Amino acid sequence: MIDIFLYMFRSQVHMCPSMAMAKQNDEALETQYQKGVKQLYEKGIERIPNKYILPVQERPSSTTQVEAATRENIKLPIIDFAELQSKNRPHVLKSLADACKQYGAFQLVNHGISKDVISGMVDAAERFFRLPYEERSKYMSSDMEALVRYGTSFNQNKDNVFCWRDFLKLMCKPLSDVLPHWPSSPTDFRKLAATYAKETSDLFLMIMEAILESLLLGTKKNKKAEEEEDDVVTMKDLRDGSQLMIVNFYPPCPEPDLTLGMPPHSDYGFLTLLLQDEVEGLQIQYKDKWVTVESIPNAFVVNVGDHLEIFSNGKYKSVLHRAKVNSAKTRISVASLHTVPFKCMVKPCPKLIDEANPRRYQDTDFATFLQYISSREPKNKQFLDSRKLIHL
Ligand SMILES: O=C(O)CCC(=O)C(=O)O
Ligand SMILES: [Fe+2]
Repeated sequence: MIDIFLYMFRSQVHMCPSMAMAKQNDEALETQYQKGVKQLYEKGIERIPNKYILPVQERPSSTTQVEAATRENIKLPIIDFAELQSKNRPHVLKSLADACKQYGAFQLVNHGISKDVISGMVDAAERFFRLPYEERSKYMSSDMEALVRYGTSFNQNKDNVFCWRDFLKLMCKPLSDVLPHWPSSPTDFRKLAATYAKETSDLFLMIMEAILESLLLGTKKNKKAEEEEDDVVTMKDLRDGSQLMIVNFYPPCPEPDLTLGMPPHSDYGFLTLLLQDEVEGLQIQYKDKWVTVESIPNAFVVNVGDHLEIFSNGKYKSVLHRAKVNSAKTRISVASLHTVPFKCMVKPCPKLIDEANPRRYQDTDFATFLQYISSREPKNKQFLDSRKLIHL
């Protein structure tokens, strides 16, 4: 009897036309959002849906510090890579160390990657995002470890508020194994993106040599093998390491002050080589203020990631950064995240631990990071904070 009552009650609820319609509407909207922001933009919307509106205190416009920082004209240090290879190396290493300590980031110029390789990558990315949704969505996956993953927001299965970006993530190593999984359209995408991935990987290794040297670890060629053991992370680990390329696509947004292209976060790896097109949007946090990073043609913004902060035992700091959007122009960025092999443990370097500098972080592997970000919305530097042994 009770069962019959329950059944009738439920069917009534079910059949209430306004509720059923509201539910259908919600589902239709949710499906829309899952398709990404390019779709929304192309519909010609004039207001952004609630799904994308950040709480007031998290909106980019709420921080009056931005204006203050802009007025003070704070700029990221510029490192000239060619100078690093000259007799000026000791001097440039000092600037590199200062940049990693104070900002957790720097602009890298004269790095030797040709303009053609860079523009080839941006152009291929642009043409990929111009493909019909059906073609792009072939690469959609909720598997965080997928070799290729197309998607929207940060974590579209978990985010309460969505951010205004679509993305394509490509695992890059070993290149010959992953390449057949990369998008086959546009037809030259694989070739252009693979050249770019290979060249950024080589550049990453050269910057890391300098960074290890700047941390006073001495990576000179005549170094003894047993000394390398001591460094915990060796150049070999880095050479055999992992590389993830993220192509970010931020279409114009009708209400850019209410949302973000990417919320504040730090990158997980050792270093990120970030390429932004001529449209600015990247901001880093510097002394509690958001500072816009100038877009220098063909330069890389090199970000210190969490793994380097752990390895350096806190000497170098991973940089908190976010991406703003604008109402006028599409912006594309390509982030190349580099670290040791995913199975490898990242630990503070023993040479950087002593009485004055006790060990500050727990050993960390990539699986722990993935578990962490799959189970919650990543915010600020929360993951790294969860690995800290000493809170300063
Ligand atoms: O688009 C940008 O400038 C930032 C991208 C970024 O932070 C990332 O992909 O991790
Ligand atoms: Fe990032």
